[in-house]
Amino acid sequence: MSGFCVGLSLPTDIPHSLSHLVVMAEIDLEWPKKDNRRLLHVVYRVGDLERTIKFYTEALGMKLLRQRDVPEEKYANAFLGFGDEQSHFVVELTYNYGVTSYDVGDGFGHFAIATQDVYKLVEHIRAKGGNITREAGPVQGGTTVIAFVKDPDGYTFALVQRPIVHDPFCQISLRVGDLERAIKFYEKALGLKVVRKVDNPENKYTIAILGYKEEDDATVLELTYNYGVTEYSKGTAYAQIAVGTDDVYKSADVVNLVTQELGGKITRQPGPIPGLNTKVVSFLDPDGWKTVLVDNEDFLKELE
Ligand SMILES: C[C@@H](O)C(=O)SC[C@H](NC(=O)CC[C@H](N)C(=O)O)C(=O)NCC(=O)O
Repeated sequence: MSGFCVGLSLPTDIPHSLSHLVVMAEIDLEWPKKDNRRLLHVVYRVGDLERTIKFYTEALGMKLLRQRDVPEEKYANAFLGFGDEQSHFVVELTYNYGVTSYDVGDGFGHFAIATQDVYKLVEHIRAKGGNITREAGPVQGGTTVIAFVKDPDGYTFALVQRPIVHDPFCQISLRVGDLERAIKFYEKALGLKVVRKVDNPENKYTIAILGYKEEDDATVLELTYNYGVTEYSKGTAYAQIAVGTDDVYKSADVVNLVTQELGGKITRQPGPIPGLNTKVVSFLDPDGWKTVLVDNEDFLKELE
């Protein structure tokens, strides 16, 4: 059975003869899988917008797509990525006036950039003054060539070698305290599928890759479980992932039920953002990581 019926109380001024009636609203638990979903962007805070734009464009090869300043709320945003927002996953940087640094926390893992030659990209980033924290070479326990770079705010970027690259921004990695609970949550609340799962007992971790498509074809979410570690600090730097939906209200109904079963909570009820009119619903997963579902049509209008 895919639906779930919820009884709604009737208003108190309704005639007594009808008061025994209960309106049944059906919540379609399969909606997240039928919906038109895509990972849109990741939102995080930086201490100097110009410094990050310079590093991402000159060292990492991203393009500056758009910027906006919201002086009445004392913040500014910059959107960067490897292609247009209609078809690429991008970053939304937030600069809060006067705040020059943030705590990245130990729960955030990395953002990943796919490239055909990690060795070459590492040398390019080094020449641009980038901080290489793990030199290029095969991943521990595997053959894929990777490297790690830290950006000016301390966010780690993993460079991952792949023969064919569609959108170079290929993954966001977050650490979780209970992998099976997190997988269930993302499957049920967001309709994501596990496209790969790897246990690495030698290094005492398991990763699950969740996506709307295979990991070579679209940006994916990587959840990492380190054996025995059940909690992480979230810091103040990383904010959320944005995912497109055709209906924030139907999506919110499902999220609401899933949070009751698995933990997490809705932090912004579905509806338009004041002043922007884009409809969203925001929620935390059981580990406290935030996702915002954004109305697809409103999102495209925002880009016009
Ligand atoms: C690019 C990305 O998908 C990787 O493959 S990273 C591989 C590996 N990951 C982990 O070790 C995860 C557990 C770790 N304790 C954590 O919490 O991040 C990794 O980082 N390997 C390091 C290496 O040098 O190969």
